[in-house]
Amino acid sequence: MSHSRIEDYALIGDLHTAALISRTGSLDWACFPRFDSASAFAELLGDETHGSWQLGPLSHSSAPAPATHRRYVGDSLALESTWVTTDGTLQITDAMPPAEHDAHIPHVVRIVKAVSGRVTVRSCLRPRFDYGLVRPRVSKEAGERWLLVAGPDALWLDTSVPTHVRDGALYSDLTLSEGDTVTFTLTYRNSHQGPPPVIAPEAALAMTLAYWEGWVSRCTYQGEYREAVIRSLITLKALTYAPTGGIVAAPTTSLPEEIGGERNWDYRFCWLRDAAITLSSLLRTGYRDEARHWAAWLLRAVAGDPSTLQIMYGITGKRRLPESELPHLPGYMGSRPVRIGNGAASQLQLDVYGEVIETLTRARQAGLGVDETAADLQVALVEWLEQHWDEPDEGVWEVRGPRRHFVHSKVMAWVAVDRTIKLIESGEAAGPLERWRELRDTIHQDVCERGYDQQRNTFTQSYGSRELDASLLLIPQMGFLPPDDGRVVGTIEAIQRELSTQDGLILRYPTTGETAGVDGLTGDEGAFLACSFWLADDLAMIGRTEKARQLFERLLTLRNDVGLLAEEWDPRRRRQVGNFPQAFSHVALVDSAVALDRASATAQTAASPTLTLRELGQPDSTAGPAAGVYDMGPPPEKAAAHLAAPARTADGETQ
Ligand SMILES: OC[C@H]1O[C@H](O[C@H]2O[C@H](CO)[C@@H](O)[C@H](O)[C@H]2O)[C@H](O)[C@@H](O)[C@@H]1O
Repeated sequence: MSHSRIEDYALIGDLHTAALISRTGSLDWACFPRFDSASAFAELLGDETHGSWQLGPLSHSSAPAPATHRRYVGDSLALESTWVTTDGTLQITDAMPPAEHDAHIPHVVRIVKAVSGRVTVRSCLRPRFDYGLVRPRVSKEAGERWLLVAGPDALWLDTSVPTHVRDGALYSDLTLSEGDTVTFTLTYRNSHQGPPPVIAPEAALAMTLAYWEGWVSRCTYQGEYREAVIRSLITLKALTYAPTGGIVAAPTTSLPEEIGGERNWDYRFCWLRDAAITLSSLLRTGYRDEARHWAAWLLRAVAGDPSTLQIMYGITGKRRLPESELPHLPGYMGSRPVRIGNGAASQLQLDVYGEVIETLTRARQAGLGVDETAADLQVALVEWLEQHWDEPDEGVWEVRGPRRHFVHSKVMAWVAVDRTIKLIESGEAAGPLERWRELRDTIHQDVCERGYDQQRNTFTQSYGSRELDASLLLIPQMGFLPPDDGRVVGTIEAIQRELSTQDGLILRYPTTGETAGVDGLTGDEGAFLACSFWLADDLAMIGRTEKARQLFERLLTLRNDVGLLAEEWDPRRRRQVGNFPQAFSHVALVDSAVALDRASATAQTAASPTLTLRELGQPDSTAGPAAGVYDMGPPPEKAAAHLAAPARTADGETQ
């Protein structure tokens, strides 16, 4: 069984679901009608018998040829793959027309064009419903539309190309001469619903391009890394389930964190953590509607008793996400098990309270009119946290080993209390101010005493442990301590020493190979890309801007040819690993780009003899959230790169 590399895939999507298309033109992953539905195409986690749609030049060898080059058309999510062959040049444009409403019908449009010469093309459409288990019945309806149906699912193929059925697949063979164009449109429909309306493929593509171009035009980011930032933002938007505003962590399940290993998880859900930081990024780059929509999703999802808050929900807010294994799927390059659902849903992860409250705070600062319900929720969450912050938990990495007192969880509990105190101080909420000020101090002191190793001058993964953890890089970004605090600099340096891969990327925490480590799992994993971006942010914050920039630019080179990142990078095999594309990685990219632009702008400002930061109306960088990489900055209408909070060097100098 041969598998495309993870980075050989490109994403198309319609804000309800998404598909992955390989360099050879094979659609190897798609779930209909929603991200969290069962797949109709799952070659990604098995072989062609689990569902694929191969479309490209008919290869002279047995394996389909990879495209010579690919790109997204402009600032859109329409993918253009080009094959330059000895017979001629072929171009395929793949798109899923987006829609934000509930009644959307998913379509995959594939437009095939001979740019030059005469090229023989083959389409082999072989869907298999229910994660590769169910072979549909294939028939021709009303003499012209192909119907593939089984159980609740139906796919309709519209094409003018002569097509025939063989072994439960639809084959279309054709030869195109220069200028010829043919189209294929695949439409999902519940099987009881009858035929979907026929759409015009060229018009659907034009509408797709217009939608994305319109969306991108709202972006306020104008910095040095615009191309990478825009692609990441489009990817983040594509991970949004538009009808509810829920955001999936990735559109895939079980792409392995270690090739051949067991670290394979289903990411097609809405983590409060991932969604919160995604919204911070979107808001920071001008996307206020998305933030408003997410806040509404959040308030619906967590409505009720704060003690029943989950760390993740389904895209509609559903709570029950039972984890199970799919033994019939061999897994990506044999990485078993393939899992659906996610057991982490019932974990205690104390950091989530801080992440949600931080994002609500940012939304308010951006003038989003986050209402009283959100303020009440925030207060209720802190009331709950007050009773539970000192319990051990599973932490940001969702370990499956025993609970611990993770330092990052406590730091984020401090963030939750700190931001809520500020909300009460501003008069926008009511709560026990004095008691919570004491609570804030108690948590701070607890972390500094029990989570800090004085001998090695570093914070540690959990109380009493000697291990390090890359989540500690968020300490200065969250304003828990200023960047120039010796303990912060010591922690950054210790993480660089102990958690760096040979090529300077960052592991989340040490793993222990064959024996189960802190996470309760065997095997190792790649460098965690988000953590590597966090290191770049910290380096910029402590004034090591050149090192920060080098690391950031190195990370940019790990993106695939169309700008996408999985969760991790395997430094030994030099390939992407983990679910793909992953929101966490793209959020971190956007945040680092913004942080680096600010660092440069601050350097310029510092060099200016005429304007002081105070005159520019900027807060002190040590004063908490405004210093952070999660800083939303001023509302977009006031945003200007030069109005940046100063990064401080280790010895307290602003640069
Ligand atoms: O590696 C163990 C855990 O991996 C997943 O969690 C990771 O992904 C989440 C979604 O992006 C992210 O919020 C979390 O911080 C990451 O550790 C998986 O979903 C867990 O079930 C698993 O224990």
